[in-house]
Amino acid sequence: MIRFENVGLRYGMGSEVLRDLTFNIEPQSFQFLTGPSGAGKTSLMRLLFLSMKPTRGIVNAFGRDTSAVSKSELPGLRRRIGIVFQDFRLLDHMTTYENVALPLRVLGQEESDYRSDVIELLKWVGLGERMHVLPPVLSGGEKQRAAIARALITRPELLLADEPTGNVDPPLARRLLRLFIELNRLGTSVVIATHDLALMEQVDARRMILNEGRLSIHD
Ligand SMILES: Nc1ncnc2c1ncn2[C@@H]1O[C@H](COP(=O)(O)OP(=O)(O)OP(=O)(O)O)[C@@H](O)[C@H]1O
Repeated sequence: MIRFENVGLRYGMGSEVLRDLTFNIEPQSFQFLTGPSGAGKTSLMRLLFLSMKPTRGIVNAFGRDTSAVSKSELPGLRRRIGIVFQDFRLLDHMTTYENVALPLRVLGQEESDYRSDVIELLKWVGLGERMHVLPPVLSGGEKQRAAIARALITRPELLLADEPTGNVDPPLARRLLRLFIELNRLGTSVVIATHDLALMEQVDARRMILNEGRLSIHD
């Protein structure tokens, strides 16, 4: 589904922050991306989300070499990927419901067509009672779940989550993990970037470990 071949990344004139990355993200797979602070996890997530291009090597997404994809085709590929950012990036002046519905509105869909899907998804992440409130009154864990719902509303084939349990207590972290596992069972590939060893120990999943920009994979 996503293939990296000898990918390297540098910012400006600096040294490479990612080096010689070669790996596949398979359909319906589940993996953790981990490594010490500064190892390059967020940079690798940006490359996976196709929001940056590598400085060398090939990133192939859904069968397309992304270096050959035109600017107008890129949004179509990125729509197949959902992302949950570390800082949520919810819009504070819109309700939880409106935040989650936003990607569909942007696609030009009518509210009458998506309303029940948004409500169902909000219930699935446990926010059925909170859909009409604004993000500033949500707890950290509720914001996290709203961000997850917004990433999922377009039914992406791949979900990327950057430190999804960074701001929540251990019971909620386990609940979020169950949500990701359930999503994966339903067919979505999942990549979770995390420092949280306790979280990773709960699942027998592939670990992609970054260290000083180099990747080792433990299946
Ligand atoms: N926009 C940028 N411009 C220049 N250097 C950057 C930029 N973003 C990241 N870097 C550098 O790239 C390296 C990897 O950073 P990155 O944020 O990818 O690591 P990380 O593993 O996600 O770290 P953390 O776990 O602390 O979030 C670091 O040396 C960082 O300073």
